[in-house]
Amino acid sequence: MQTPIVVQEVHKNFGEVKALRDISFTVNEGELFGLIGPDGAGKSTLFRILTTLLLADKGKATVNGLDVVKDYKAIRKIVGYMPGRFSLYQDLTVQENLDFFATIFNTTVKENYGLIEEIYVQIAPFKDRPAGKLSGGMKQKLALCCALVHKPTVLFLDEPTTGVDPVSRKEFWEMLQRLRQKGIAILVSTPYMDEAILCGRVALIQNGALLKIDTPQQITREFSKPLWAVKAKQMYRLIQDLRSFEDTDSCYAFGEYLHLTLKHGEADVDKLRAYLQPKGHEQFDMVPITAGIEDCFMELMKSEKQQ
Ligand SMILES: Nc1ncnc2c1ncn2[C@@H]1O[C@H](COP(=O)(O)OP(=O)(O)OP(=O)(O)O)[C@@H](O)[C@H]1O
Repeated sequence: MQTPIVVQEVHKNFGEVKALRDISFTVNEGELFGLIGPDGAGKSTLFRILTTLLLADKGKATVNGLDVVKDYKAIRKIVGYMPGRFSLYQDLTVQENLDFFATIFNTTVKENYGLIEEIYVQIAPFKDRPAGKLSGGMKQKLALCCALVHKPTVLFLDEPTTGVDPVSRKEFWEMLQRLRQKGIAILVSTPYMDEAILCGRVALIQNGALLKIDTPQQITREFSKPLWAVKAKQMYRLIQDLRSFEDTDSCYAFGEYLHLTLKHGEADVDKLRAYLQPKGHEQFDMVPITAGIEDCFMELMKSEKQQ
């Protein structure tokens, strides 16, 4: 069995923009691999290269052992691709979209029903509705169905949950876990860091470069600094004060708290309290916490920027 996805030293420039710089990684059979990064990081460019829609400037990539340049026709038959936008025909009904995607792959919905059944039953009540009139979550399920209708062995999902409600996002990730268990290799991109922990391994991408590839558990284990969650009644004033403190290393807003690291860790806590005391913050609270994946990514991005 060939490794489903192999990417070796891939580079891509658009004029002055270095969209991808020296990208290398592999995705194994039955692996759910996440590509996590902000807008403009290079995620879609990489998807377009791997799905044979765009040529890299340098480097090599294979899908199931097939070369993305030489074997593009064969690759297109074995992969499922859900691009971030425009993957559905908005004027066609749900059923017509499915039949269309099945027909271009010379198959039928019935022939591969086993793979899509779980998703199909959820969209079946709307089968006569134009795709353009579906909710975001339903559109996403239909797009996944369309990407699976020819029974691909490798699935490329480019930001499938962007703009989708939290319940549909959760259901979608549960579906991906079940597809993975069926042996399908899945490369999925997302700008949402909370989705990173749902992947077997993740690659963090920023400005066209990979900052880290590992399991989410290992990434969080490697966070070495003491971290605190801090809050007060006036959060905006608090963040300004904390960022102005000379020994603050990082201070980011995370939900209802600020996450704080200090240059000398625990040794700076008394100095920080003395600095904040005259500022009179009401309902001040500061508790040590364990880093989550988002903290690790913020830290990696910060180190990359400083280099
Ligand atoms: N066809 C193109 N021509 C010129 N620049 C491009 C082109 N496609 C992408 N870029 C640039 O390459 C960089 C990477 O873009 P890409 O779309 O791959 O990022 P992304 O991580 O998918 O983010 P987004 O979610 O915003 O699409 C960006 O700076 C983008 O502006």
